[in-house]
Amino acid sequence: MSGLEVRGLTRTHPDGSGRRAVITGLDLDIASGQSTALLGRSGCGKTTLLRALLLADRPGPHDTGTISLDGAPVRAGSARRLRAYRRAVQYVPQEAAASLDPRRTILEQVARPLRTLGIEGGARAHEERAGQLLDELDIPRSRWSSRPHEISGGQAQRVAIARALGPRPRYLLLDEPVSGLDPALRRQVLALLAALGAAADPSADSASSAGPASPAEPDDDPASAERGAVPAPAERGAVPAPAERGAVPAPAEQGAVPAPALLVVSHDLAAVARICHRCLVMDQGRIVEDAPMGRILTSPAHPATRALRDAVPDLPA
Ligand SMILES: Nc1ncnc2c1ncn2[C@@H]1O[C@H](COP(=O)(O)OP(=O)(O)OP(=O)(O)O)[C@@H](O)[C@H]1O
Repeated sequence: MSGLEVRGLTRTHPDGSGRRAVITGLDLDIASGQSTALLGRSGCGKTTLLRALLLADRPGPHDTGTISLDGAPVRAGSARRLRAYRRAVQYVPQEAAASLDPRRTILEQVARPLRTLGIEGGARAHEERAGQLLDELDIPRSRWSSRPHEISGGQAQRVAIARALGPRPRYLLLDEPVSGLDPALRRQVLALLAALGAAADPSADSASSAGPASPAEPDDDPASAERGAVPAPAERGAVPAPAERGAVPAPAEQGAVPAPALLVVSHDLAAVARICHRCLVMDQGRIVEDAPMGRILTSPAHPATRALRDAVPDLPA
């Protein structure tokens, strides 16, 4: 089976003198090219699931389950296999700015992981690619030699996205990509992710153009509209347009920004409705609903989904 596959995942965390199950027997399939939202209220286990998908934590004695990529189980054991997995599955953490290395320049933040992940090409090729990505994500060249504390929060978010896109991953996992951003930056990052999602998922209409989420993203702030008007990569040809993707350009022939499948963790249905075509809802460590975004917006089935939907008052019935 191709794609990312989770079977029987159980994860526990320390709780008092024992351990508490936070994820219990979870199954999940994410095909290449699918943009998927993972929603759920605080504490339901979303970050724990993302960390499991990233092999970020050593499983505890009671933790079970397998994660496979294209049918091959992945384990943290071998450094070579782990690197190969990390090239395929990349991550943008919730505190993107804090995840940047304070000692390194913006260009190095993006170029260096290409070396550590064993991406082909030397330092010069890696810097070229990093520069291409920073250009695509609208980081001014005058900032490339800056340190993270010298750029804005929105720029840091885009640098973290550039860093994750560097190895041309097949999957991009994002943890709350717009929480804490001001409305203008939120629009900008959402436009970028919507373009990536549309490029990765050419069979589906752009969720951002579907309309339902628009009322929750008011365009009433001229400054916001102006800053949000940073052209998304798809509009500039960096991400292959959906129709062009049928021609299956080899990754090296694509623009600087490839089109990975997105898995976007959020509390915020209005935000992910603009980006994702499939929606998973988690509650108490389980996936309680898995449906197309349109159905989640119009006829949520599970009480946890209804609560998330009702929290966005301006969505049309
Ligand atoms: N390292 C840890 N040690 C102990 N308990 C933890 C740890 N990490 C998370 N938990 C607990 O596990 C549960 C799930 O946490 P998790 O961060 O996965 O939830 P979440 O859905 O991502 O929440 P949020 O939306 O608030 O980020 C919570 O009850 C949390 O307190």
